[in-house]
Amino acid sequence: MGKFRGKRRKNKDQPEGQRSGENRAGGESYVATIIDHGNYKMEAYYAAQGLHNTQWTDNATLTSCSNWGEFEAERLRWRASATQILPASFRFAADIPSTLREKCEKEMNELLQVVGNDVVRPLQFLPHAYQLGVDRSMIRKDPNLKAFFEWVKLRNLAGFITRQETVSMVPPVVLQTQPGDCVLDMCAAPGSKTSQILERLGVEGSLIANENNAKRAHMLVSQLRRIMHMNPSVLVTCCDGQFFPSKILQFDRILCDVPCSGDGTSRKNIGVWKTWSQAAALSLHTLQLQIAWKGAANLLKVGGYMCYSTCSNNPTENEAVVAELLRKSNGALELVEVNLEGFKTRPGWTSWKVFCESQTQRESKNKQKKNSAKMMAKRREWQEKEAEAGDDGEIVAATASSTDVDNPTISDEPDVDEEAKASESKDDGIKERFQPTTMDEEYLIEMAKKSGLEYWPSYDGVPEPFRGRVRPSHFKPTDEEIASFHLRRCVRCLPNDNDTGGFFVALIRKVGDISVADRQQHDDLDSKQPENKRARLGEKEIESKQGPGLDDTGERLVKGNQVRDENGKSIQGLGKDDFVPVKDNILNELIDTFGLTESNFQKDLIMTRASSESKNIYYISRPIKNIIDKGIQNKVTVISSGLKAFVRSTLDGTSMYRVCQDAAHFLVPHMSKRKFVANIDDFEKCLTSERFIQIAAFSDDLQSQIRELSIGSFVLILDGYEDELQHKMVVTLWRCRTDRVDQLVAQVERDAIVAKVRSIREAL
Ligand SMILES: C[S@@+](CC[C@H](N)C(=O)[O-])C[C@H]1O[C@@H](n2cnc3c(N)ncnc32)[C@H](O)[C@@H]1O
Repeated sequence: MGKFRGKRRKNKDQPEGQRSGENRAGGESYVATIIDHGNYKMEAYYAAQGLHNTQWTDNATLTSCSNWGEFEAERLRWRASATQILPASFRFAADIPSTLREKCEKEMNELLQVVGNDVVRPLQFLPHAYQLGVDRSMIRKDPNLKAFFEWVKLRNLAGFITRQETVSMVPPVVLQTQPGDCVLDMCAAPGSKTSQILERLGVEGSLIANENNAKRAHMLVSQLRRIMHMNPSVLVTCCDGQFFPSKILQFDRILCDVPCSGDGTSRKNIGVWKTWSQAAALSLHTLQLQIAWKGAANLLKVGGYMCYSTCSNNPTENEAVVAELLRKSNGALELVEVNLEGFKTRPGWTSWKVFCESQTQRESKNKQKKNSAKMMAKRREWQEKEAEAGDDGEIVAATASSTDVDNPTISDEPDVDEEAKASESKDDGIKERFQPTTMDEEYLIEMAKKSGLEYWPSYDGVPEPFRGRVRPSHFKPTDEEIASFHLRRCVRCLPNDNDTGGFFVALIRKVGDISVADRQQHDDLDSKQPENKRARLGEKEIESKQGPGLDDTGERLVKGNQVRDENGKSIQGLGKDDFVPVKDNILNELIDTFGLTESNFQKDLIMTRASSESKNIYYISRPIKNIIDKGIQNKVTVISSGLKAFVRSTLDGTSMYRVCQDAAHFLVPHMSKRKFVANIDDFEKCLTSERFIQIAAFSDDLQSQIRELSIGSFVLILDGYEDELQHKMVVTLWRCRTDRVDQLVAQVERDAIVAKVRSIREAL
């Protein structure tokens, strides 16, 4: 990868190998200002926490830094890496045929040979995943990588590869979902980890992908569709993870990838260097703990695993949350060792320090008001310069690319409460760079204090005005707890260790039941809001903050009449639209039209939505149907499930159902009518960009079969469909009134099928 490194833009004031902001094409002033200035408070905070106290030796062993020189070199390595733009990475979908994948990998290696094969590094912890030595903008702009760029675009579109940040691939690997598992992804949008899990789950398993922001839940649905996993085993819900209903379902595996301050994303989201605040982390700790406790204590089966992860380096959001989970569980939860092959990770911390901004809420609000006009003007100026430089947002990562599954800038948008927002250090007032001169702990604490942070060694010393923001669970565990918690089993990923983003992951196993008393102690955490906060809220507000009331099983109702977006506006059509059985007359029409008469065709898996008047009909997998039957829809809002199977069509002036491409694979084995086998030439003819295809264009055999067909929907399957995974391709078509067919496959899916057909042709 060295070759490409050499091409990166150099910062004058840092030595070779430690250049911050290298390769940040465009947006120069914004990026350079931020990187050169850094964030005194954030850097002082992490130095005082001991983030730079260990280093890797030449033989890949982690040792303590024994002097200031080593400490400083480690700190600069971290700083240089955490400000450098992130290299691109991607993985092959786990559910594509291996012959196809091998062919694609060969293509990839050939295309990269022009620039030296060392530009691509396989990630050993996940087979068929790769990290490049270059970032996305460089792939796009370098003429030597033009062909590779086109290859990535096409393969991504076809669903063969998924662009995903390296560390984001870690939690699903750690979770080790088994086929057939019942899995919950508690905070799922935008869905990169959801899709990674889904690819391995198969149709025997079930996955509930939950997200509390309705808009983002919809984004999740489209991402799942985009990568075309076409798996009916997923149910997308929109609910606050803290209140996810636990009385109807228990899970084998839970992914708890919580909202966080996201300071580990500083390479993608450079704004972190400007807005970092400890108040945000302190506040998020409570939310993270509540979501994770709900998962581990109430939703996880005994013997099940929960993966807790954040893209933050902050112990407040990481080890402090994990430690509190273990503390409250009284031995029912334990940490499991995590091993990521070929990937450098550092152990979790057993000790950390609690800091908090010293400003009172009122002071910081006033300051924020004063600064906001100035800041807005500055930000606009930066943005204009970014636009002039022709940058597309990758640098500041302020905008989301609709085709990038992995988008932590949006995904990690923290749910920080007002108090924390007020304390955000939009401009923390310290203009100088953080440049420590010793690694002495007391000295580093003093530097952190100089940046506006207060420090308390224990909760006892926290003065009353701060007790709202600072809680006992923020503090490090006791010696006895350290011995029993094994917090070193948590995993920390630092940007300078594998040239990635910063990340934290912990695997928790539930080894026993958690007593009702222990469970309730935490379920009721809301009522333990600090007095000053409760006092500010009227009873009504407390009620609305705590969500709606309890249902007849004593569980909190999280299904509202309306789903609201983050601005509180209701989103039409959501919240009331349950999946319901299809009426008999419609079912009979479908069975009759498409010959769905096979004995193993399970009619009850065909469902519709209450509001759709059977216009759209879905195919739901058996495990998901079982979950629906248990009454999940009475408790949470279901955004989507299953695959669209039939749509009532008015083509050619008719009113009849047509088969949808999404669920075609699941219907084809049961169809005895309106289904034909096509050779590869005929099949490819259906994939042109033209909407209509003359029947005369097909081979004689197929022509006569189609001509005999009445107007309406039919499917073509590729010869070999039944026997070979690679040939498992189907297109949905419409026999028109005239002598032609109308192809009903959306462009993006058509492109994916074309790519697959071409790969078969090349192998012929
Ligand atoms: C770190 S991101 C998740 C990223 C996702 N796992 C992925 O890989 O694409 C956290 C997500 O949690 C959502 N969120 C915030 N508060 C939540 C809550 N109380 N319950 C459930 N989800 C929440 C955020 O909207 C955000 O989409």
